[in-house]
Amino acid sequence: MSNLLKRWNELAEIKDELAARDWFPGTSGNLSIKVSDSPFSCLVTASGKDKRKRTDEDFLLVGADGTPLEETPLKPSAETGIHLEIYRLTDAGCILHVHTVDNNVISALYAEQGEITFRGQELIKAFGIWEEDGELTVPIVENHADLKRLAKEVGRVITPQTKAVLIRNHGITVWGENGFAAKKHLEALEFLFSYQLKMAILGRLSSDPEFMKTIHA
Ligand SMILES: CSC[C@@H](O)[C@@H](O)C(=O)COP(=O)(O)O
Ligand SMILES: [Zn+2]
Repeated sequence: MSNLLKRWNELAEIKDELAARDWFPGTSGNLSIKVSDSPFSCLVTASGKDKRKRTDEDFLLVGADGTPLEETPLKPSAETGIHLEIYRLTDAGCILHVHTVDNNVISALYAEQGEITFRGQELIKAFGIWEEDGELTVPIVENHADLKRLAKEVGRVITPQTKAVLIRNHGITVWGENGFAAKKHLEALEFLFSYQLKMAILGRLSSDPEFMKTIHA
């Protein structure tokens, strides 16, 4: 099987799994996987499609400037520029972008801080953080309508530790060295977001300042 076909199947399986979690509402979301390093190429989802459906036109191959490398009527994802910026700056082999209610609410709640940090949580081990006092920070950027500006802004907040960026009231873009790692990171973060929101709601309900201290990220 060619490398291209292997990568296509890998991304198609991840897309199916994220679809089963209902993480592609209203045609939102986009995914990509690197096919080659030099010259650079990646498969990226076609724009505007219902990502829950599996078709032969789900992905197209693009080069470093986002131009399709083969004759196709398909358009690459509108957010291809964000993926390309992440591939340029990191060792990512696969990038996943989803809109969920939890990641949107977290992005709104923590937008003023510009980031959310998790500590004392078992699941940060999914990011290779094993120290007892280790912490995981996810930066939050504004949702610029100008997608070139948005891609630059995402690039600006990436550090060597960054594996995900939240876009305010939009969604999250997560990556890993391959499809397995990218999906692991995304699932772990959505777990942490869900936990954080439930604790925040309980804290508000109990109106107990001591309780609130224990959940502060
Ligand atoms: C339909 S709302 C979502 C889009 O605006 C965009 O943010 C998105 O995630 C999907 O865009 P796409 O061009 O299909 O990759
Ligand atoms: Zn989006």
